[in-house]
Amino acid sequence: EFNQLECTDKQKDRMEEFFKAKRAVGELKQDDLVNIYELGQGNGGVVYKVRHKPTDKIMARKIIYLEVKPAMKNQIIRELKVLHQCNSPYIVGFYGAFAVEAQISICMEYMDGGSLDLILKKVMRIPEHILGKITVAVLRGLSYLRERHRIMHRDIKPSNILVNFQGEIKLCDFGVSAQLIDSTLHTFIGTRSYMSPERLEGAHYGIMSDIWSLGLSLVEMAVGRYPIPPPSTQDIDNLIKEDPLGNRPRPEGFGCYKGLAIFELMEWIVNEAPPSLPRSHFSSEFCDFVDRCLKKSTSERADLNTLLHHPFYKRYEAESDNQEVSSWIRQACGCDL
Ligand SMILES: CCOC(=O)c1ccc2n[nH]cc2c1
Repeated sequence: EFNQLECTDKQKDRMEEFFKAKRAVGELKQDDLVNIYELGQGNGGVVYKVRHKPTDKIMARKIIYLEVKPAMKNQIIRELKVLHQCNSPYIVGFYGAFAVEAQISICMEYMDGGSLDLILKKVMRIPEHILGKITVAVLRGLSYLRERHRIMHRDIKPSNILVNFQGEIKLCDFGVSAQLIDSTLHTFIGTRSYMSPERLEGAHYGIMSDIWSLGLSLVEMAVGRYPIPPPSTQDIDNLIKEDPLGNRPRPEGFGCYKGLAIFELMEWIVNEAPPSLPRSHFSSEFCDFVDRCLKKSTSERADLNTLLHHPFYKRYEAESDNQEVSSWIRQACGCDL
């Protein structure tokens, strides 16, 4: 049986390529980087596409602005060095981190397909067979972080799942630095939450909270809008009927659901029934998979190992080539030239 922590030869080659590029870059310095344009905002920072002048290498640079004492800043930089050991086909590559004044820079592998929230804005919905490949990558990324580094992700959501035109799917922005987590806890800004009920209630939480976030993210990407409050069957039919293939570009304003305020959303997640997928439009394995992720009680929720044996995961884990995802990403970005 394919162990979820093993890599194919192709994946090993691609990781070796990255290590070679990383050795060529060496120690990162602020003056060696030039901003090309902004890629996105999220998780307490702004992400830029940058060029490393000495090697001409394109990278993604996340800049976090932190007014912290020098001792804490040094601790964050020290803790971020663990990212040098986070090497997996399902985790975005890390070139290095440095601090200049109140700015912490985290330089990562550039993923030319961008994050899944941006892809979702372009297309109506993400088809089930692509969501299957995304599920395989996320579960393998979570397994890697847990088995090799004994950490959970803490922030699974579409904007932290990145894709590239080679068809690779990788996680970014996981909580590797405890000090960075503490220093940015108060800075939450956002209109939606992927946090599990137990985490919103302030109870102890762990990897099972990542499983909830995965389930919620899958429902959002399958239906095409943040699924709380749950869309009615009528909503779903309208979403899917009017665009069965899910390829028509999203009309302006649609899907930026003018729904509940963030606090009402959090209350809904804690007090109301979890969202689910309609069996009328999705396979029963997919519906069952998200139902097991979205159990409100952690004792009923499926854990990582259970999900690695779920028929929905098994259906996609065997396919090792990225060709299918690669062509779908290209057409989604409108550049299947
Ligand atoms: C808004 C959050 O986006 C990121 O954190 C991020 C990280 C690495 C990346 N490589 N290519 C694109 C990236 C984006």
